[in-house]
Amino acid sequence: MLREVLVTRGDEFTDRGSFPLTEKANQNLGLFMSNGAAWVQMRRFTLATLRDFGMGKRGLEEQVQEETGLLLQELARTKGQPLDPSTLLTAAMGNSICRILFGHRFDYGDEQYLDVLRRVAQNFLLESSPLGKLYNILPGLLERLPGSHWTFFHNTFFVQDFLTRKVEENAVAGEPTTAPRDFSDAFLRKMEQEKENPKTAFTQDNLRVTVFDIFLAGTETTSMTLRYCLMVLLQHPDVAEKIQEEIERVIGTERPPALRDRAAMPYTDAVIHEVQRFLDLIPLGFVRTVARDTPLGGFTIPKGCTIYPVLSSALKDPRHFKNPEVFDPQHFLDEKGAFKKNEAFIPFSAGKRMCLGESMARTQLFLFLTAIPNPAEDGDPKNPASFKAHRGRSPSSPLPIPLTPCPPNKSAFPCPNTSRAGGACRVFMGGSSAGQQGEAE
Ligand code: HEM
Repeated sequence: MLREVLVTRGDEFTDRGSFPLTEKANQNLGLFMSNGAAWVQMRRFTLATLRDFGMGKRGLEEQVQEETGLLLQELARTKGQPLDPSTLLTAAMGNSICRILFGHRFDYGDEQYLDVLRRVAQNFLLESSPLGKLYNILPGLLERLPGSHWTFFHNTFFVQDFLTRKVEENAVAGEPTTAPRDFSDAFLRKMEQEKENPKTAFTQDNLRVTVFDIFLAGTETTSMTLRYCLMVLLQHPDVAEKIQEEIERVIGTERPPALRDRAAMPYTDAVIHEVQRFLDLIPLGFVRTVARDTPLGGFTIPKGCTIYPVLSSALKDPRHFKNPEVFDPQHFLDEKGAFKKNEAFIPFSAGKRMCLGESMARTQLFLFLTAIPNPAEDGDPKNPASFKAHRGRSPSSPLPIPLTPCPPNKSAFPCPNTSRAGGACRVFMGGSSAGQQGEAE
C-alpha cells in the first residue's frame, strides 16, 4: 500500500497535509508545505538549480571534500580531548548547504552561525515536545497561551532572518552580468524575469522560506545520521574494523575519500544503508493529504484527511529484511560480499515528493564517514564514551582524536505513538514495501 500511495498512484497523494506548527512558520510557501502549481514551480526550479550547483555532480564532491578537510583540522585542534561532535558535524553539513544557497561557509567558531544551529536543533526538539504536538492538534487554543511553542516560532523567524541577510549580502556582492553563482542568485534572477507574471511563485517571501527549508532539511538530518553512524561504530567494533580495512585497501592515507571509492567499498556502503534503515530517522514520513475523496484498499480516504506514509513499515519489513530489529549490514550484502539493493530501503521516502536532497545526503554521509577518525578501538562497548579513536587516516588529521558522539534524538521527529496533526482524520499508511522511485538521482 505504501508503494501505491507514494509511487504508483503518487499523483493523487502528492499534496502536503496539515501540520500547523510548520504552516505558521512557513505560511505554505517554500518546498515543504507548499502545494499545487507553486510547489511544482519551486520543486522543478530547486532540483534543476541544485544540480547546476553541483548536486549529483563532481562539484559537490569537491566541495564536501574541502569541508571534510576543514572539519578534520578543527577536530585535530582538540588535541586528543574527548568531545561531543554534534555541533561540529551539523556546522559542517550546514556549510555544504550554505555554499550552494549563497556561496558562503562559516568558520566553526562563528558565534552567530553556532547560535543559528543551536536554534535549529532546539526547534527539532520543540517540534516533538508535548506542547509542540499539542499545537498541531489545537493551534487556535495554543495561540492564546504562553509556552515553548513561542520559542519555536521565535527561533524559526530568527533563522529565516539570518539566512535572508546572508542572501542579501550575497546579492550586493554579485556581478549582474555573470552567470548565477549560487541558488539564491539564480532565484533572484528568476524573480526579475518573472516580475510581470501575476502567478509567479518567484517572490521575495518564497525565496526566504525556500532557502530556510533547504537549510533546515539539509543540516540536522545528515548530521544526526552521521552521529548515529559514529555511535554504531562505537558499539560494533567489528563493523568499524571492516570499514577500516576497506578504507586502507581502497583509499589509503595519501588522498581524501572520493565518490568513485564507494563502488569498491561495498561493506562501507552497506553499513551506511543499514544505519539509515535501522535509525529510521523519519518513521512516519512527512504528512500528505488528498485533494478529493480517494478510494484506497477498499476504503475511502476523505478529502483533506491527514495521511502519514509510515516509512518504518518498509524499513522494518521482515519480508525484505531478515532481522529487521537487528543492526546487520548483511541486509545490504549478497553471499559474495557485493552490495545488494533493497527496494524497501526508503529513508528518503519515494515518488514525486520524495526528499530532493537524497544524492547530496548520500554524498555527504559517504565522504564524511570515510574521512573522519573512527571513534572505536579501545574501551568498553557498553560505555561508548570510553572509546578512543586513534586512526588518523588523513594527512590532515594525524592526531588521535577521541570522539564522544551522542545518539541522535529520534524524538526530534514525530513519534508514531504520539504525533498528531490537525484535520479531519489521520491515516498511517504502511504494511507493505515501497519501491524507490524519484527524481533525486
Ligand atoms: C539523511 C538525510 C535525509 C533524510 C533521511 C531525508 C528524508 C526526507 C523525507 C522522508 C522527506 C519527506 C518526503 C515525502 O514527503 O515523501 C524529505 C523531504 C525533503 N528533503 Fe530530505 N532528507 C535528508 C536530507 C536532505 C538534504 C541534505 C536536503 C537538502 C538538500 C533535503 C531536502 C529536502 C526537502 C527540500 C524536502 C521537501 C521536499 C518536498 O516537499 O517537495 N533533505 N526528506
